[in-house]
Amino acid sequence: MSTESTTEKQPAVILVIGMAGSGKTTFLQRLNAHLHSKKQPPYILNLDPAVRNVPYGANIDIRDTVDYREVMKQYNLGPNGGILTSLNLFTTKFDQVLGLVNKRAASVDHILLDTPGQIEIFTWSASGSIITDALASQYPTMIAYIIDTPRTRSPATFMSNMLYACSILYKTKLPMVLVFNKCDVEMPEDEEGRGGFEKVKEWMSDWESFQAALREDEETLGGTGGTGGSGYMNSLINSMSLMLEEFYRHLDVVGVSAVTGQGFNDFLEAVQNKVEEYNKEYKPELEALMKERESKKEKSKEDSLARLMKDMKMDKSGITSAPQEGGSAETISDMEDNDDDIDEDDVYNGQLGDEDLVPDISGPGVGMKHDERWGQSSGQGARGGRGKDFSKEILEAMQR
Ligand SMILES: Nc1nc2c(ncn2[C@@H]2O[C@H](COP(=O)(O)OP(=O)(O)OP(=O)(O)O)[C@@H](O)[C@H]2O)c(=O)[nH]1
Repeated sequence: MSTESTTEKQPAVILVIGMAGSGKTTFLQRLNAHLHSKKQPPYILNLDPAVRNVPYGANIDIRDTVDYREVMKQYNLGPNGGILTSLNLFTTKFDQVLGLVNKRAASVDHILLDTPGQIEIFTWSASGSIITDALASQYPTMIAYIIDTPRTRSPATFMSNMLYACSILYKTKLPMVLVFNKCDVEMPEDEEGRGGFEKVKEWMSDWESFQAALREDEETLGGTGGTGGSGYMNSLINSMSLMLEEFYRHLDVVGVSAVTGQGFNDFLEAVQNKVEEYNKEYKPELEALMKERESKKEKSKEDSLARLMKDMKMDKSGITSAPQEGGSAETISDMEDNDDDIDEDDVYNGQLGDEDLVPDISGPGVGMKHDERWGQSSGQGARGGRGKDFSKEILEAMQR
């Protein structure tokens, strides 16, 4: 996978992730409208196969490719299994999706992705990682983690949400913006007049304030969040809040309302910060990793060649000292010239004889639809060009 984009312009890729009902779809709809008003229309991908109504007009919609209900029926799955399998099937064709994105990348500033409502289906699945890595290896990519602010006003819920965000950061290692949504909702204020977003923001910067909220919660509600938590629970939350101090340092935090549109300029500023962070921190790491992988690949190629030479008792000049019985020995230069024999990428991807490995996803409930929004096929299909084929990784993940 190349770390360089096929285009010169580098749009920011924003993966919108959040708990069910946190307002991801509404946030995307508002962001889309906000960017349109700035004459910077984004490119949008919907990866939620179960969403009924997409209010923002996605350029690429998973529902055009996979019918999630049909997948559930045919594979005898429940709703979550159906969504996961649909995402897996879609990911087998993600090289084509990338081809389409690459074509449009030069003309947009933002590429937005809406993810399934069940957060773990994207964040803990093989397909989620493949999609994230594929995008992050080409474009400045970040996570916009959407939080339902009114529901995080209890210290325990706040802490759970932060731990989840932390686990996503740890897993993807991508820059992250914490988006406290629904700031239009009236929330109880403290003596200094701080309501929802201001209060939780304070908890992130002032450990003592969080401690005070915890104490108050215990006194008034008899436990964490009124859920009957014990002293042990609070002491655990205490320790975790200290640990999270380091996590908060790496984040940009904004308060928005997807309904009223407040805070969206702040969000775009945070996106700009994260693009810089990507270029400064993530990209060099990725390039170093790619370099290491390349040199390992090179080394293993040399080792194989050396073994082959040894087996055939050949020297570097390509002179065979002991031709094999019953066959004409191929010289090294013959082998090097013959690119068709073994494709380097195929060896790397373990795809020799990939005829059997590329699944036909045109099965029940599945079909790649190239409508006017998708445009023409990129010609970089799973079997077409030199694009990365994700089928094998997905097949393995599905078998597990
Ligand atoms: N007051 C208020 N309500 C909001 C806001 N954003 C979203 N909502 C409401 O929250 C509910 C859930 O919003 P969605 O956008 O469907 O949330 P989602 O995260 O996409 O939902 P799933 O994909 O089903 O998990 C809807 O009733 C929205 O109207 C906001 O900023 N303020």
